[in-house]
Amino acid sequence: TRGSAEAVPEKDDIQYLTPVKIGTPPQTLNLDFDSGSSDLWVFSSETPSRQVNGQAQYDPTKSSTSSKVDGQTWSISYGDGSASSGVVFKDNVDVGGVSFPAQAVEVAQKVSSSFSSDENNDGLLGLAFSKINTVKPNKQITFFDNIMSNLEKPVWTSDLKNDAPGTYNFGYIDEDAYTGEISYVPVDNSQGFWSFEASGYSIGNKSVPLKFQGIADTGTSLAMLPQEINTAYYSQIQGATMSYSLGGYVFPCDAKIPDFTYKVGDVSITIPASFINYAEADEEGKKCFGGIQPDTDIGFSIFGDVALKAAFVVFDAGTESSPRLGWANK
Ligand SMILES: N#Cc1c(N)n[nH]c1N1CCCC1
Repeated sequence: TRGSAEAVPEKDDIQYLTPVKIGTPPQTLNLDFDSGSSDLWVFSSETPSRQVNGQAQYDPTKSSTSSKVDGQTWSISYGDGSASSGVVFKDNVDVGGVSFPAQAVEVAQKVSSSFSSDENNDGLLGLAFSKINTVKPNKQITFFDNIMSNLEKPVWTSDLKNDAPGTYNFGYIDEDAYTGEISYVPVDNSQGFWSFEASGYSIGNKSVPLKFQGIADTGTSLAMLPQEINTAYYSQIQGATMSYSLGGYVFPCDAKIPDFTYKVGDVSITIPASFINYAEADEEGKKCFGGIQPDTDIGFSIFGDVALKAAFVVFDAGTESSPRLGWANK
């Protein structure tokens, strides 16, 4: 089988939401597909109403194919400080025409304020490795792992776009979605992430052969890269400063900013300057927040949406569990 679903950006491309059908009859929720985590969790009939602000809610009692997974709970917290927790059901989940009849659907009994205040986000669909699923006492399996054996190829691909709907495909590689060749690099999934080694970067006509480890993370908005890269990049922008009050590198919104190119495998991916002038950082609209920020004290870089939307990316579970990432221009 193969499936295809739209990835619709929220304001400033802070995240992308994809419609998912859960249960019978289908209840459609718009979920944040996150290759940086491994829980499929949803706003639900069990989420306290004071924590719900317009989100769609999955109600397992209205689905003839739902079943409670007794004795199981989950609790997740993300790098940005957000969190959620609850209990577990199984039900049919359909993404873009690919479905699995008994997918673990983690229903939220508690969500933190940043989830409550994002009315468009009805939950997450984790696409990292199942080993970091948070359900206790029995870890649950991700949607991708569950459908993998039925897919034409054990892959899913991301084709995110700047301020426009993109596409997540499952089970096939759309040859019309990229240009040139796909360059594959090995993935170290020991920490449960799609972790790979980048081999260099360039700013303007200066190319630097820096090798650094990063994860491909559709659930993170920005490109969180080594301090060396941030220093080199922002030194090229008049008036750029690291603002502790605004939480990162900012620069005058009318500044001329350079493109940024990262090298992975045999491919060089260029993030256009327009993607890096991320969003206004202050009320006066004078300071703008950079789409590249430091990865300090995370231990690896995070290639979030700012980096991924410049590329066509193949998340390939590979054969005999030797996963790899394919990168191509588009
Ligand atoms: N922080 C963070 C983060 C990440 N690295 N991947 N996904 C994340 N989130 C998903 C929903 C909120 C944050």
